[in-house]
Amino acid sequence: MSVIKVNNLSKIFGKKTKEASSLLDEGYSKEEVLEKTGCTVGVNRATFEVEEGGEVFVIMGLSGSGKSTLVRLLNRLIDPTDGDIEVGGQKLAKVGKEKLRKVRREKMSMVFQKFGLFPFRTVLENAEFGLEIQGMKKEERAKKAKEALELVGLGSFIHQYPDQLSGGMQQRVGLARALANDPEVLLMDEAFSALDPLIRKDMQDELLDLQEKMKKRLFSLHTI
Ligand SMILES: Nc1ncnc2c1ncn2[C@@H]1O[C@H](COP(=O)(O)OP(=O)(O)OP(=O)(O)O)[C@@H](O)[C@H]1O
Repeated sequence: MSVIKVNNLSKIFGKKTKEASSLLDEGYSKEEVLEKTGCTVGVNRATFEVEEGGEVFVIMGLSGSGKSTLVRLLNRLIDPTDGDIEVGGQKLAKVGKEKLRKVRREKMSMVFQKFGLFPFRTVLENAEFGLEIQGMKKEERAKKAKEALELVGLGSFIHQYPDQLSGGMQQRVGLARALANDPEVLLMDEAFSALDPLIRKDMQDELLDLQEKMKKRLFSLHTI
């Protein structure tokens, strides 16, 4: 069974998307399409599936090839021009706002390259954030957030503030915040690329261990 199914997914930025799409089908390049229509091709007919049971799915590509656009399409931070997305059996391409919010809350979490932590919240309060907006009670969310922070090795730092932590530790808080939601799918857009290469390697290894433990479906993006 697949947890994510993407079929013929495209994102074209700009106004003349129909014209741009036809030109692409005729074999014109991204540069030519831009020149002729003023539209930028973000993703062109992507089709893939991610299996259940903890597959780590990595997308690699050159700068500007559409990795971030693809991951944003997956949780509908942006709307597709064409194609289908299915997450956990739920079709997402045309789903309404309410339903989308529910799927985002219950099925997937996202970790970005920029840590996106709140500077005036403690590590624990940062990790609780996703659960807080779900309306979970203080005690319960603190318990779940602490567990996630333990998992990423930050159990002793819960009362610190982000600026008291190293870059790698801040990124772990971001990861703990995503894990605390207990999502089916974890989306990571170059989550570790801002880190020192040595720390990055450590974080990647740790993530694989975590993955083993939790059997989550990770969907992670890297640039090379
Ligand atoms: N909001 C936007 N409006 C117009 N064009 C955009 C927008 N976002 C992305 N693009 C274009 O879509 C293409 C893919 O961009 P994207 O950010 O997905 O690339 P990437 O593979 O993640 O690159 P990098 O590795 O440099 O982060 C690029 O040509 C970019 O100019």
